[in-house]
Amino acid sequence: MTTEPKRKPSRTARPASPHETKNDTNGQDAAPGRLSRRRLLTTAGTAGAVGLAAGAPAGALAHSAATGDDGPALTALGSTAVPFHGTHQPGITTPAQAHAHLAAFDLAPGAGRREAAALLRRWSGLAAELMAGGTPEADTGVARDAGPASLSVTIGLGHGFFDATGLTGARPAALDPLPAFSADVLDEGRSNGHLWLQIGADDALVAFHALRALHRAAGETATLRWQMTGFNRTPGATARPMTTRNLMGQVDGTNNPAPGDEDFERHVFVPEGGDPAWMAGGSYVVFRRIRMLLDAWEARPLAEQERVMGRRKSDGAPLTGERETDPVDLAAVGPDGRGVIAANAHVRVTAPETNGGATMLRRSFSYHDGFRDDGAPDAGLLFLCWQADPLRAFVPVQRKLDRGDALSEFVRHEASGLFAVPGGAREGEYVGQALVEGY
Ligand SMILES: C=CC1=C(C)c2cc3[nH]c(cc4nc(cc5[nH]c(cc1n2)c(C)c5CCC(=O)O)C(CCC(=O)O)=C4C)c(C)c3C=C
Ligand SMILES: [Fe+2]
Repeated sequence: MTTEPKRKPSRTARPASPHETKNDTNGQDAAPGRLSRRRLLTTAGTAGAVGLAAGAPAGALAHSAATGDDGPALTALGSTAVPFHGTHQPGITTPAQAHAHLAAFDLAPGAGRREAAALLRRWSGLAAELMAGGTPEADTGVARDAGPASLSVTIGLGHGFFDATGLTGARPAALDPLPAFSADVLDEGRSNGHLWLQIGADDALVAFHALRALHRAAGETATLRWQMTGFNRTPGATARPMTTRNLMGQVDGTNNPAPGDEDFERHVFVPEGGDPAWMAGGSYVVFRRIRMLLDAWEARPLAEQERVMGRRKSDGAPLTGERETDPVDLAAVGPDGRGVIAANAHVRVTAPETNGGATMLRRSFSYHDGFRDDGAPDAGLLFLCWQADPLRAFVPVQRKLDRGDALSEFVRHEASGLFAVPGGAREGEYVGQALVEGY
């Protein structure tokens, strides 16, 4: 492996520029002197959200974001940094980036609580450094010249982590294995795991660089169990910030709860004083690798595709409304006396109103892993949803989808995972410290 000395300053932590924007504060106030701005919970990127929306060409932003002292300024896209430290971990309310890696690890035989604690400390330190645009020791140089590009690293703990570290008594009931669903065709080798990483960045090299550095830092303590690569729309690809589309062509993410909504924190995060105490500020993520049967889907007429979802494909508007953000009217009846939104339409089956208020924050990535032996694309959704309690959110909704969702005919759930994502680390601390040192 090629290594090179620590280098400055293009990927070295640097003072904030007044032009620099942060798109997510993880529950902390933005640093003084920085522009605090909450980007939409879509893949609308920095250039799209600021430069284009303000009528300025993206290039103008590139020059205004002066940061380095040894070369041309970084663009706003490259210079955007997400804070690692905060009440919550990054990568939950952070707008979904254009590139992502998900990776699960198992603790090596003989690695226990002490080794796990050291690994969580190493990963946290590395994540904080990389997210600030710094360059770790013995760096590979892959992200050289790039800024942090909204890099976020999120660390989760799976069911097996607790037995392996002798912390079985601290395992939350919410981490009990998900029930089996009748349509599941799960590959255990690509499911679950003791430890989980979600890495997102608006630059593919920055994302890979972080994955490689974190993998190397696992050392002898943990071995890679599975890894998947995902993507979303690139910031600035659309004329204005828009909700992203999935590989079926649907506008996906419209009816997500948003930070600032009345019950957002309650639905997504474990409260201070919640159970267990070490999960305060944390969340539970459900991961499903869902392959899309694109040949079958694309062969269906537009009207049928829209019936399956209950929304228009062109702009994501509900079949009962005009605009994407119009509320879905589940009671509306058409001239034929039937519900305008079909009984098995995906938006009806999943709506909080039809699930006793069950609410989750969806933050997924598309994937494409080449083509299968039958010639069909191996492509779909790395579905990720965040909630304070999966037994009250993902599980009941997925049970209902499993019983009768018009979309089921076109998708296959092939891998699964459930991870406890502890609250964010404070400066000088590391993710999961309250568990591995405090319990
Ligand atoms: C168990 C939870 C869910 C799974 C699994 C799931 C899979 C899945 N969804 C889409 C595409 C869309 N989903 C949309 C809405 C939507 N989906 C869920 C939950 C799951 N989806 C919820 C809770 C909602 C919101 C319901 C509401 O409040 O209206 C939409 C509509 C636009 C939007 O609101 O995001 C799309 C499109 C795919 C393709 C898929 C599996 C591959
Ligand atoms: Fe959905």
